[in-house]
Amino acid sequence: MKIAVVGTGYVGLVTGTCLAETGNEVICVDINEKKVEMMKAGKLPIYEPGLEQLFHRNIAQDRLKFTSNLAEGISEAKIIFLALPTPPGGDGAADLSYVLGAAGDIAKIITDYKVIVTKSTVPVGTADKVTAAMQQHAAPGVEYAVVSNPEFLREGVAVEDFMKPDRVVVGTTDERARKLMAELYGPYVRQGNPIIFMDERSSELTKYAANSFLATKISFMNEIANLCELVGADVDMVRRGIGADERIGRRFLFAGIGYGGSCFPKDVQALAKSAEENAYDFKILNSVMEVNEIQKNVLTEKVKKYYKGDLKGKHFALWGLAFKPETDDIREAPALYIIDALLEAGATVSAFDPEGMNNVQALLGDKITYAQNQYDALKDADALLIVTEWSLFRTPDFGKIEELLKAKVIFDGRNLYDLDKMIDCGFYYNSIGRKEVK
Ligand SMILES: NC(=O)c1ccc[n+]([C@@H]2O[C@H](COP(=O)([O-])OP(=O)(O)OC[C@H]3O[C@@H](n4cnc5c(N)ncnc54)[C@H](O)[C@@H]3O)[C@@H](O)[C@H]2O)c1
Ligand SMILES: O=c1ccn([C@@H]2O[C@H](COP(=O)(O)OP(=O)(O)O[C@H]3O[C@H](CO)[C@@H](O)[C@H](O)[C@H]3O)[C@@H](O)[C@H]2O)c(=O)[nH]1
Repeated sequence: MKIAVVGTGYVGLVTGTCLAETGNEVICVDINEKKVEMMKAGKLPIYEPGLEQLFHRNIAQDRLKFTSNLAEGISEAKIIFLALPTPPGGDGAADLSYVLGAAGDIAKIITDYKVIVTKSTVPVGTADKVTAAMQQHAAPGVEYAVVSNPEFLREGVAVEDFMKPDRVVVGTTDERARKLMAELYGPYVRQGNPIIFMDERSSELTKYAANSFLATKISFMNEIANLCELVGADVDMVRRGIGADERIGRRFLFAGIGYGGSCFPKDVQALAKSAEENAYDFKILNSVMEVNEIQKNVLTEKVKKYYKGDLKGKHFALWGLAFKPETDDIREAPALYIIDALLEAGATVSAFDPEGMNNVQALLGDKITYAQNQYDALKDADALLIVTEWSLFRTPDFGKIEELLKAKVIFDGRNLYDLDKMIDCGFYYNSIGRKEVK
């Protein structure tokens, strides 16, 4: 099938590449000409495990192309995906200007039946708005269907999530569109996981409900962690204890330094805003956000307490900048909040991240120093702060850490190390929801 993907960011690039992988002819459209030139030259603009091989293979097979010209990109496509940004507007509601603007532009160009699929995360009622934007600009008699098809991929395992999805959600009441979407996703759901068809509004809400439910799990566990510290319990034991109950499940119960990334913070906020606009007081969501705001400061609060409120002249090593491992994405990364707080308190920071350094350097410049590797970051530091749980940081050489740090002090926002091991090594070790090792 001929497919166009408008917006070649994280989601667009993974969607386009993975759709080409099963034999579709895909053209990815992006207004960022520099990015398009880069992709045409065979360079991936993001780091995502497993994507590079598929990207090169499909370009070589002539199934994956790039353009900055919308008309050229969509003219032959049967299905047009919108994978455009929906950032929070000033009031927290999703900004639909990219999606509605592109829909209007597409309507001006199309001459035959097209299926316009919203892959971006958008509030309930957006399908109606996209339809209205298209009606305004489409030539009389031109037919199209507007479909909601939210994306559930996780950064770091995005290819796997797309190729073998737990489910594909499609919101449409147009029979022709339903058949085309079933045909398109057939190869991806044959492992037994379903395509769930529903109306557009339910589909739009499903995406926000999924992300908000997962964020709720995280905030709940972060509160349990805070309570653990007060009562002398261990959050990792509690996690294992409750996770063994299949009704609760083992996954997504890790306490830490708050959820970040490009999705949870903005999507929880947008759902709360949707509720507010409908005069519904979504109490749980407001608490989820409040807890997360507090949790972002937990690690720096621990640091401040240890140094009795005085961080002036202190130097800290940070392991991890990306919002989670296996990505170079630093959008809403906890590291950025921690760096801000440390610098504001008069400290200096040296950081290392396997993939996120360039993005942070572009944002912060020389406000911090960038180490060559994780050990290089430790030189002359008063303490080590662990911010992202990259595998590389899980089994370090503690002898080397001791040698390079000025003092044997570690603050761990990701609970990477065994408490007994830290006692044996003689470190001061402060983690999340566990006993302080002194
Ligand atoms: N990143 C994720 O893990 C993820 C997962 C699921 C859903 N989503 C949702 O998918 C949407 C896109 O997210 P993303 O992370 O891929 O965004 P992104 O910011 O990485 O990419 C958006 C791309 O759209 C391009 N663009 C902007 N305006 C354009 C236009 N008029 N025409 C063509 N291209 C244009 C930008 O240049 C950019 O390359 C958002 O709604 C997001 O919430 C993201
Ligand atoms: O037990 C956990 C799991 C995650 N996190 C944090 O939660 C955030 C989000 O993590 P994750 O969900 O793995 O990353 P994303 O790539 O942002 O993916 C989420 O957001 C995407 C965009 O909407 C969805 O498509 C995915 O299904 C959804 O998992 C990160 O800051 C994690 O550190 C925790 O603190 N504890």
